[in-house]
Amino acid sequence: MTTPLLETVQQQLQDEPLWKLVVAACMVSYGLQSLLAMLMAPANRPPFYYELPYIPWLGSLVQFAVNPRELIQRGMVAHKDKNCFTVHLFGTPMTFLTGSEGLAHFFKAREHVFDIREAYAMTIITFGPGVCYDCPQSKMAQQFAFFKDGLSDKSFIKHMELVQEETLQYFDKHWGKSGEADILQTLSDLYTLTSSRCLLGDEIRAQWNESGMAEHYIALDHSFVPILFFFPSIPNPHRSKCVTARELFKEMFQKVIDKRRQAEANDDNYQKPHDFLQVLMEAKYRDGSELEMQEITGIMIGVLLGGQHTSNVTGSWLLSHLLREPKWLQAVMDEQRKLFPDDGEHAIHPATLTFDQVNKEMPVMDQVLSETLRLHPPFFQLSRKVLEDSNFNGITIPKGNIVNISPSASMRDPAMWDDPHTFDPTRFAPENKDKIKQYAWVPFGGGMHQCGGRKFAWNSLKVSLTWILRNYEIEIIGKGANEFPKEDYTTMVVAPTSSHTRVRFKRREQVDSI
Ligand code: HEM
Repeated sequence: MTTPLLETVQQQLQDEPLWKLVVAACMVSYGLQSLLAMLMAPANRPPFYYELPYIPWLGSLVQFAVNPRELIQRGMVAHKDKNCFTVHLFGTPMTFLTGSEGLAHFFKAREHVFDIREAYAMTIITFGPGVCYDCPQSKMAQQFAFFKDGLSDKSFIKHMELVQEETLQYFDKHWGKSGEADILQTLSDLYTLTSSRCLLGDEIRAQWNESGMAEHYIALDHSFVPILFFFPSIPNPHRSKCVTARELFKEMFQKVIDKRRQAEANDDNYQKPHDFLQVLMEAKYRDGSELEMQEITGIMIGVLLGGQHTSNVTGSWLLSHLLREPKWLQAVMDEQRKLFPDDGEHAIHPATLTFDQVNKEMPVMDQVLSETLRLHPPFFQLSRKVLEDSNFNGITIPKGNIVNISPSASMRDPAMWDDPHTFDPTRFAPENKDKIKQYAWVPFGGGMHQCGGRKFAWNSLKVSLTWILRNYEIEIIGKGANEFPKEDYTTMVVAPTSSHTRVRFKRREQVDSI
């Protein structure tokens, strides 16, 4: 005897093509098996966190795609006694470590236990082979160490001048006296120019547009697609475009390097430029060998991409807060007024912030930037592949997992921050700084892979954003006028939703109007 419901199901099954039924059956059986394996896992495994709908194999993908920070936060609440839990995505167990202890375990782990290279294998498409995460561990460490030389204090003094010069030129050309613009787009364009000038050098910057590098840079940029994190080897239309782009970049760098070497050999008064290209040209590995051209090219691409988007979204979030918080905008402007006392002429305009001013005389801006990065770190998740079982508080994180921490979720953890969702830069005031717990503030990561460009980013952001605020009155318009931007998780760094970043601006005439 059949019921009407059974009949309907039978009819539908008969109507479906066979392949669909096979795929569905495989997914269901895989899902049930993995669910069973997780529920029956030994007690010392990380607890499994899932929400409904839980889709076989895809796991918590729906919730992750909507808002990964909130999913991780819910997992943190559910397993706060353990500071550790696993979610499943694309059949991959993703274990999250949380709380001060969890973050310490992540950042202090040795490379042969938590490996960064396998977790970020997708970068090979953009940077090319033999660069950064596609190197043996010791070579990768040496490549990252070159950043210390390239971004020294001596270089910053020069960088500061260049950032100010580029900012002035950009706004004169693109903003002028008054108009409307999108902050996200503006800062994206600006930081490509400042980074290319400071890091790639004057010669490359001068040819950036005409040489085709700007256009090919877009292809490199677009090759960072989140799905590649899980499947770095899937066929990808960006792959061949990246090869072409890297070839052009390599050719351009080679020409500049040849010219510099020639000038150095022939001209006794030749002054070496203070850019990152020069550092890589002269760099040597511990065995005395020089970097190959494809390595120089890949590292330069990495530094450009790494720095541009992170700075862009940070600047956009910072302005999104300041332009809505009159009290803090006023505090920042008061600080600027002290640095640029009104001499009756044109004190706001000149681009003359010194290295010491930027480093020592902008504490308010430091607090605002710290708080912006607490609420809006560009990377919501940092990951490593587990190469050996790792014990954390009586839990064994098994080999083969991807282990993660989430700066976005952790920096809003009520166990670490009071009233964590509120924008309050006084958390970073000198009298409160000692209250900040270990690993509570991690927008730049921590441990051996802490961001190599953090000082460059910090200084460039302070210089360029205060320049904009000194020189323009800005008001948010459009959708953003009534609503704070949401987090856009569709790109590799978390940007404010672009529908909320439109502004109207007017050039200030005098310092009084600040
Ligand atoms: C607001 C701006 C920035 C933020 C928030 C930021 C954040 C981060 C984070 C979280 C990491 C660690 C990744 C991990 O552990 O998995 C990192 C690594 C790195 N960043 Fe940044 N970054 C910024 C700007 C820059 C800039 C401007 C540069 C270059 C000039 C740069 C170069 C690097 C490099 C080379 C690494 C790899 C370090 C290593 O693995 O040893 N970053 N960054």
